[in-house]
Amino acid sequence: MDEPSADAVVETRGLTKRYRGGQLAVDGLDLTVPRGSVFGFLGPNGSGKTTTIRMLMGLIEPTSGGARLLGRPMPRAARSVLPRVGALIEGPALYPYLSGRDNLLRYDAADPTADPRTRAARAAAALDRVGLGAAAGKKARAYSLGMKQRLGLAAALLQPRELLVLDEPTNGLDPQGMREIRTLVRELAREGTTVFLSSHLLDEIEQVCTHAAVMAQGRLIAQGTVAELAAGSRGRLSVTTPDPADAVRVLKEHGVTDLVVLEERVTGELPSPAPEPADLNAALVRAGVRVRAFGAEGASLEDAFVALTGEGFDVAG
Ligand SMILES: Nc1ncnc2c1ncn2[C@@H]1O[C@H](COP(=O)(O)OP(=O)(O)OP(=O)(O)O)[C@@H](O)[C@H]1O
Repeated sequence: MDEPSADAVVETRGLTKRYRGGQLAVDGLDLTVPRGSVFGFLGPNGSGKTTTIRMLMGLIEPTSGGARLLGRPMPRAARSVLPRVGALIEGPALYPYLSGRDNLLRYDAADPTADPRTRAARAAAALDRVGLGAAAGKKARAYSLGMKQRLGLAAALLQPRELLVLDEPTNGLDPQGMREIRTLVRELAREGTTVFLSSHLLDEIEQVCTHAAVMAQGRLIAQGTVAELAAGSRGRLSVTTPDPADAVRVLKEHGVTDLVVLEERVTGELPSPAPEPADLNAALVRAGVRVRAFGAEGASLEDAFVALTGEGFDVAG
């Protein structure tokens, strides 16, 4: 690998995984996750997200290429790096007959660096953190899916972490559970933890992430700040007017393309960079176009994704 970037918490170069059956799950991935970001790893089911995360965490070996976690090569540096990384991958492994608290105490006891004298306090603080304080004495098998997921998060949060890796953390959760996880992720980010989370839900990434990477069929299609990614696609404009022919002429002069007239409604694609909507509206009025309604919609991550992959996205889950 080239020299690692100082500010990258996760960095991969040409990271590739071909499973024994021949399936190319991850194909030449160059990923850079900046320190302090909430990084969304976005892609439809089967696009290679879990395989990538398993390589990052040193759980499986890449076929070729490499990955650095906190600046150190994986899986070689796993022993020194992993204690600084919390992870929740493919649902937490829990003892169903133990209470949530006892599950956490077991996790903590498995960590040779954890001081046994402060174990109970650590477990209690982690349970509070994820909102399971009141349910701490309940057996894990009686937990809902969302509670189990939060218990897994609590286990990842027993120690302060520089990086948190969450694989589809809101999978199977109800809207309330999703909101709670999002709030927690934002809080952790505010405290300085870099959060890397995979999701197939665009709106989730848009709500919580500062940066994102888009995967499709094992390949990285785009990465950058969420704002940059959304700006890569163009917004749409809609004008309602009894003078559609004049409106089309004026809008064309201002770089609007893909103009469609449907009776009194004119729609089109804004140029990039987009002009100030108020200026466009003023230009229409100046040209004598009677504007009844005017709307400009900014580009969203969903537009960008559709533009990038040419396919729709499972937005609702
Ligand atoms: N152990 C394995 N052996 C063979 N093929 C696998 C294995 N694990 C995953 N794959 C295949 O590799 C591809 C990528 O799978 P992966 O689980 O990494 O995708 P994903 O984006 O995480 O999807 P999901 O959200 O469904 O987990 C898929 O085609 C999958 O069928």
